Amino acid sequence: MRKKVGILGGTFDPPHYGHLVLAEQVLDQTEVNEIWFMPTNVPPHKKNEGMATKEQRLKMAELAIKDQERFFVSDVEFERSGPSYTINTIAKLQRAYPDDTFFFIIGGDMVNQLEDWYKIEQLKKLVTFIVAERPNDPLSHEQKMNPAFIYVSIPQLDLSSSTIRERVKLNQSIRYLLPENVRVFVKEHGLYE
Ligand SMILES: Nc1ncnc2c1ncn2[C@@H]1O[C@H](COP(=O)(O)OP(=O)(O)OP(=O)(O)O)[C@@H](O)[C@H]1O
Ligand SMILES: O=C(O)c1ccc[n+]([C@@H]2O[C@H](COP(=O)([O-])O)[C@@H](O)[C@H]2O)c1
Repeated sequence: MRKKVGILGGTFDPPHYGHLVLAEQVLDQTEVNEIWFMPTNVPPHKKNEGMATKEQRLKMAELAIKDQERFFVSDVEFERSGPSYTINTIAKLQRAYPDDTFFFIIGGDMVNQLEDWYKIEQLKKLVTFIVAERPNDPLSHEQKMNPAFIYVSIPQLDLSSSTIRERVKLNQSIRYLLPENVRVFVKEHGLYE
């Protein structure tokens, strides 16, 4: 069967309900029939201090998705060292799965940085971006209506991995901000303390 796959690339340090709600709404509102959560090896535009290991981020992504049969985790970016540029990942996936169509899902913060991505004009020709707002990163009317994007309207959850890491560091509760099995993993491995 030809699949329509939405790729949700991220650092997932840790994954939280903002990621899961975004992925679920893409399934609900678009023609995409599977979501692949794709942890970055080295995030291109982030400082990597205080990060969980890539194996821990992969494991947490696997734990987070386990109740939705149309969610999968891909470790394809782990096979390449250096920054995980999306254009290389998409080109690789298209070679490996020539019958499938790929979409790349991004939240508002990424939409507003998109013009700085590596080889962005070439990437826009390879893949359609599915875009959504985040509470601190709303999209303009022009961005929502842009025919080059597919816009999905999602419940706005003011949640981020960095605020979760910060809460752990301050010894504040993170329960109900992320799946319980991920919370337990964070605690058992002493992450972000
Ligand atoms: N609450 C949210 N609502 C909508 N999209 C989100 C939300 N959180 C993350 N995303 C999107 O998910 C993708 C992966 O995000 P990422 O793993 O970097 O999480 P993050 O919460 O932004 O992390 P950090 O706080 O460390 O920057 C990005 O495209 C991001 O815009
Ligand atoms: O290719 C790029 O230049 C590029 C720049 C910034 C981010 N990305 C991708 O966007 C996704 C979300 O990034 P991040 O930093 O929020 O984890 C992740 O898959 C990154 O590899 C890609």
